[in-house]
Amino acid sequence: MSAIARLAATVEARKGADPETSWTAKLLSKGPEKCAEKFGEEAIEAVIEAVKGDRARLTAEAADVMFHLLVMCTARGVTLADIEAELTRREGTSGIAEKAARK
Ligand SMILES: N=c1c2ncn([C@@H]3O[C@H](COP(=O)(O)OP(=O)(O)OP(=O)(O)O)[C@@H](O)[C@H]3O)c2ncn1[C@@H]1O[C@H](COP(=O)(O)O)[C@@H](O)[C@H]1O
Repeated sequence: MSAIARLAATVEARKGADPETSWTAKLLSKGPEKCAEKFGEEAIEAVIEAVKGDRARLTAEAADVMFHLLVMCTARGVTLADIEAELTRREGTSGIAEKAARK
């Protein structure tokens, strides 16, 4: 199992956990809007590091983004399997071809 799959399983399992001992449970207990806000903050922090160009700091921020993306999606009942199914559906279709088909 990949680290992301293990993390997704942990996040899912934290749904009913104690917010006093779990950051994930604490965030989930605040609702999907708060989870989305937190994801947005982390995404902006990653953008800043990408612009600055520090590889190690961008790696750390990207990991924060992945974690908070999973928490936000879990809060709305979207699973890693759902996301993977969508990615699989898109496999082999160039973004250029996909965009042209929408016009
Ligand atoms: N991957 C993560 C992970 N990434 C980031 N974070 C937490 O997300 C929080 C981010 O909140 P803040 O932005 O307030 O923290 P910050 O960026 O330090 O704040 P400032 O810089 O703004 O002061 C921090 O407390 C981080 O520790 C994470 N917390 C948990 N996980 C994973 O989730 C698992 C379950 O964690 P718990 O639910 O806490 O048991 C862990 O074992 C990890 O695998």
